Amino acid sequence: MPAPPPALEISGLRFAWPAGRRGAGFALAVGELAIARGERVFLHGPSGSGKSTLLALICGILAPQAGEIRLAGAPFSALSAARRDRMRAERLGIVFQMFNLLPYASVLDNVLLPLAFAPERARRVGPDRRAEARRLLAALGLPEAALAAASAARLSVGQQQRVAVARALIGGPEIVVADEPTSALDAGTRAAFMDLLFAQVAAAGATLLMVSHDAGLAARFDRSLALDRIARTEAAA
Ligand SMILES: Nc1ncnc2c1ncn2[C@@H]1O[C@H](COP(=O)(O)OP(=O)(O)OP(=O)(O)O)[C@@H](O)[C@H]1O
Repeated sequence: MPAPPPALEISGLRFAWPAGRRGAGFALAVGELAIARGERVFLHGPSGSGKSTLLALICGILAPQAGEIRLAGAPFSALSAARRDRMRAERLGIVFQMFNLLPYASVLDNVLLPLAFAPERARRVGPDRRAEARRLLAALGLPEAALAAASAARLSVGQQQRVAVARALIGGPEIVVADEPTSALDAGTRAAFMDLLFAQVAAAGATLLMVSHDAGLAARFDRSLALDRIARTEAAA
């Protein structure tokens, strides 16, 4: 039997932000990059080097101007925006830098949100979605009392981080992409949070791609990628 395709493949990728309000323009090019199924990859680089831009391309939030991104061998970046949205919802769990929780929705509704857009993930969870959301939140160390908060906006930053990770993991997406998920945690909490994140990613059999400025975390990953080693970037387009 042929080996299964990598979780993520990039080839000949090019993207440029035009010059404008955000600066003089910025171009990013990635020749070849493959991330294996179940691999845990740490992506790092200085501020402004293009990490968030690359993650947005990998998540299909931005479309490349040239080249291709495939998820488990399937074309992704070449799809229409609507089909990319559907594939992202099914296959990717995303933890954004600012968490992007719905501030007025309850904790459980925030965790359950991706299932509304991802029928296969919803099917994997089964009929008792709220029980699965509670199980994940408990596994990620969210105190039971926090579930009673009227809205996600009432939670501490560390608690919001846990809700964001539970939302990314629910229904077992194939790839979890996390942009600086530990930036708001102190050193002690950070180590415990990473233990929980790794345990839950492993339990889901997911691939993890995480961006962080904290070089001390790199040793915990299977592979560490410096953005300037995998990509060519230019300040001006
Ligand atoms: N919406 C945008 N419009 C125009 N330029 C942008 C936009 N977003 C990012 N850029 C530019 O792209 C470059 C890379 O930014 P990006 O946010 O990807 O870097 P980063 O490595 O994630 O930085 P940080 O570590 O500070 O989050 C910067 O020069 C930035 O100004």
